[in-house]
Amino acid sequence: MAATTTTHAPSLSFLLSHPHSAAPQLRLRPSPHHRLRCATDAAAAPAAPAKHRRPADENIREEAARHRAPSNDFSAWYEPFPPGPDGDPHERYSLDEIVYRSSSGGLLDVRHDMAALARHPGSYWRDLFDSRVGRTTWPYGSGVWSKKEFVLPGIHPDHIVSLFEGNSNLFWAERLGRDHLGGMKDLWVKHCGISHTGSFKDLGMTVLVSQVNRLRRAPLSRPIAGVGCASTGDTSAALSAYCAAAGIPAIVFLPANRISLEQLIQPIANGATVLSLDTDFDGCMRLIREVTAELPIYLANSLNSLRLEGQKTAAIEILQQFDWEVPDWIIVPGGNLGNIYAFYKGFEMCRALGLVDRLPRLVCAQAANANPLYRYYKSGWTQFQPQVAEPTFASAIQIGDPVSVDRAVVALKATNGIVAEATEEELMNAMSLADRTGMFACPHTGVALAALFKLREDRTIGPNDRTVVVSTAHGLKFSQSKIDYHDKKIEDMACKYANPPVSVKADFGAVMDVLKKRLKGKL
Ligand SMILES: Cc1ncc(COP(=O)(O)O)c(C=O)c1O
Ligand SMILES: N[C@@H](CCOP(=O)(O)O)C(=O)O
Repeated sequence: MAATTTTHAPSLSFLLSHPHSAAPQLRLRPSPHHRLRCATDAAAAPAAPAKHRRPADENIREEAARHRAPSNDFSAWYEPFPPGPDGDPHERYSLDEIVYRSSSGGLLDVRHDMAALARHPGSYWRDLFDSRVGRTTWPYGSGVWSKKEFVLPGIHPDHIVSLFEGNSNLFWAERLGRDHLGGMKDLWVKHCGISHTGSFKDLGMTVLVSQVNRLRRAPLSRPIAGVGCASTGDTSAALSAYCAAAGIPAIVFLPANRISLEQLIQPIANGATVLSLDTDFDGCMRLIREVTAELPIYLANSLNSLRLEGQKTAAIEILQQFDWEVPDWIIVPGGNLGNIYAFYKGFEMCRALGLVDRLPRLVCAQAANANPLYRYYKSGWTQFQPQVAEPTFASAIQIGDPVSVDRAVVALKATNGIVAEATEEELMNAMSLADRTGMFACPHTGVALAALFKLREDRTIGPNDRTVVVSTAHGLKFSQSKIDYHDKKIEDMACKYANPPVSVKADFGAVMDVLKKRLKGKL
């Protein structure tokens, strides 16, 4: 007897509010270290009774202090960007100064004493960094601080504010590459968003907040009342979490109604002062710069070059995960454009110090609705025109006047780089297709993936090129865009990979009918 079935697709929003459909708990997983080589041979260790290696009343900071290595002679400082070949000896600032701009109003860059670092061969640095992976030894268990000598060599470990960030999954995108990108064998996704606050911003924020912690504490005792940023949702989340961990006030300026609910709740939960402003990100950025010039509030946006020192470790980590072999391509979604430069800095530092022998080619991917860099690139780098960025599902990169545009140009020119763009439909389809192969990508990662599809199609990227797509945030932060897509609720978008749930009567026959139809030819 044929059972009556209901096979229409109900709205996802309906299912979420239905009394019988329990809303799933959103939980971010801690980042696994699984592909990184670990110096310890834990797997081979015999099962032994748990034994503390430190006295029970000692924590890992105190333990590290007991074992403290003699201080090194490495150092870093601020210089105007772009630096001259040997730096400009006339303008140099200590990292303990509070300064964001050069005397001419330009950007600053953190510069390391490369001659001191070069006293060791590349193999020394590779072995040192490899030996620290996956440990809890303070502060080296962090993927950022495991490279401390390349980041902030002078900071005392007691001042470091770390949530054991970094060491993120380098995911082999086997099915996406093989089935959807013309048989790509060596396609990887660096999951920087599977992190403490769900985005790559943690990498830079641990560095910035640690330095603020140092400045506020004796003997420097700087009167910094708090740390502030403008944000499209991820910088604010990271700043709030690290400040909360350190007990430092955080102030965040957010463009009202332009960030996701999941992003908004993060600083609120972490106790930050949250100002929701009736403007876009660029407007928030202008305001925070004015406010930090007036009040003793330290600026946490990537205009502050300290952030990039942490973010660059993602590049070093990629090299490490490939056993110090350089990939051919790195694709990074770009908004305020600090991160593309941070990747370049990480790769270039490893090249200059002999850890590797070349640079990968960088691709910066922008949403077509917020594409000032793409337009600049298309003009042959002749004319940069800031714009009023249009709304995009990749809301964290809805930025029309990027602070680090000059840094991005340096990174792209030095790596024979490319700038690509993706329409809303392209980025949502790319994200959804990646999800179908086992990921749960965010729309910004969708922008980078859409760029990859285009570069494969025009054969710029070959099937055997080792390619890394940088995933910048956790997809769970942007679930509303996925709900709208799978609900087919997006105007003028076919949503070709939509997979709406099927509402079925709770009846064996009805369920069987649906399954037979769905699995036709496979049963
Ligand atoms: C999730 C996400 N992806 C990409 C970006 C772009 O990074 P950047 O501003 O450094 O270009 C941002 C922030 O701007 C972001 O929050
Ligand atoms: N996507 C960013 C925008 C601000 O970028 P920043 O790197 O300059 O802080 C955010 O999440 O706020």
